[in-house]
Order: sequence, then structure tokens, then C-alpha cells
Amino acid sequence: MSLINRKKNRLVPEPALRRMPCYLSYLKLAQRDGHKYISSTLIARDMGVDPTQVTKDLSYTSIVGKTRVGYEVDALIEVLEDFLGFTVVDEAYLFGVGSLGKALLHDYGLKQFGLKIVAAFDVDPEVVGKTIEGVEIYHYDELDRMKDNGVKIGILTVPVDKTQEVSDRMVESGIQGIWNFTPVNIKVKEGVTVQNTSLYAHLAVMFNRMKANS
Ligand SMILES: NC(=O)c1ccc[n+]([C@@H]2O[C@H](COP(=O)([O-])OP(=O)(O)OC[C@H]3O[C@@H](n4cnc5c(N)ncnc54)[C@H](O)[C@@H]3O)[C@@H](O)[C@H]2O)c1
Repeated sequence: MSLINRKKNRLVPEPALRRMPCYLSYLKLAQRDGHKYISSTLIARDMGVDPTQVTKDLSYTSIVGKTRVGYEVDALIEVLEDFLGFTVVDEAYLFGVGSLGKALLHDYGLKQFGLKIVAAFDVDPEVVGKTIEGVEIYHYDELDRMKDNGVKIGILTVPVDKTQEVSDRMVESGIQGIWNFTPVNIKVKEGVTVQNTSLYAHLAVMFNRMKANS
């Protein structure tokens, strides 16, 4: 996934994009601690990245730091939130209300990062008809009825053997972005964005780093 920086009309590299929400969380803590200005050197030191990397990453946004004082914290937060699209809340459907799907429904952080789950779908009579955190769970067959609601994002947390079938149906019903938590490499038509996410990939990195450190 990449964002186009409209100002400079260039594609922002994915590693930079991945670091930006971390800068944002860090800046919010700095703001809470009363910091008015912050330098890229301090951000870099606290986050364990190179200062030139920080300056380069932030240069993709419209903000410019001031010599010697650095960036204005409030302004930088605002610019980053806007740049990352977190100020606009997008609506999403969730597919599969099992252990992972339920955890996402309970996660308050999603909304802060610009994503609101407005309905969920499952096939299990144990969950269909229930409400979790104010989100109603519908039977998967009811998806057609909901397809004109303008929801363009779907979160996929169904079992592996249902993944392709469910993603096909999501796309048919107008979903244009799939946040795929399943390990399946789903196939979609051109123009549909798929973002694969795995907790286990990060776990593998941690195991590897721990081995290297021991
Ligand atoms: N990305 C990650 O880090 C990560 C972590 C855990 C699990 N997973 C993956 O996420 C998926 C869900 O895992 P889980 O542990 O929540 O499984 P789960 O079995 O607890 O939940 C799956 C849910 O999907 C529902 N479902 C089945 N067919 C459906 C359909 N056609 N439409 C809608 N819902 C349907 C089931 O009834 C169930 O409630 C799996 O593919 C798993 O491999 C990924």
C-alpha cells in the first residue's frame, strides 16, 4: 500500500508510511507531556531511528521544521493525522466474528486510526443477531441487502477455506479495500486494494532478533 503525496505528486514508500503512525503515537505522548516543539533528533533518538530518516519521512507531508527548535508538536500531529487519513473516519464491514473478529470489534483504537466497523457478518447462529460494542452481526447472506450503503472497506477474519469465496462476494458487493487477516493470498480484480496483515510475521521477527541477541 502506498499513498500519493499530492503536494509533490510522488508515491510515498511503504516503510515510511509504516513508520508514520509510530511517529504519531510518539508525538501524542510528547504532547501529553507538555512538549510544544520537538526536533527530529529527539524523535529519532527516542524511536531508535536515524535522524535523517525522520526528516525524510516527515518531508512527505507538508510540514517544515524550524531551525534549532524543530517541529511544532500540535501542528505535526494535525498534519500527520490528515496525511494518513485518520481525520476522516471510513466505515467498514467485518467478515467473520470469531476470536479475531470479536477482538477487532472490541478494539477502541481502530476508530482513532480512522476506521469504524458499522456491521459484521457471520454464518454462526451463536453470533448472528447479536450486537458487540454497538455493532450488529448479520447473517452473511444478508450482505446483498447492505451493498448500497456505500461501505468500501471489508475486514476479513474468516476461516482459511472460506477466504477466497468470501472475498469474491465482498468485491461483488462493492468492497474496494480488503484488510486481510487470513494467511490466504487472495485474488481480486484490478482496482481492489488488499492489505495482508499477520501478527505471526512480527512474532517471527521477534524470535529471530531474540536469537541474534542471545
Ligand atoms: N493475521 C493474524 O495475525 C491472525 C491471527 C489470528 C487468526 N488469523 C486468521 O484469521 C482468521 C480467523 O481466525 P479466528 O481465530 O478468529 O477463527 P474463528 O474460527 O474463531 O472465527 C472465524 C469466524 O468466521 C465465521 N465464518 C465462517 N464462514 C463464514 C462466512 N462465509 N462468512 C462470514 N463468516 C464466516 C465463523 O463462523 C467464525 O465465527 C483465520 O483465517 C486465521 O487464520 C490471523
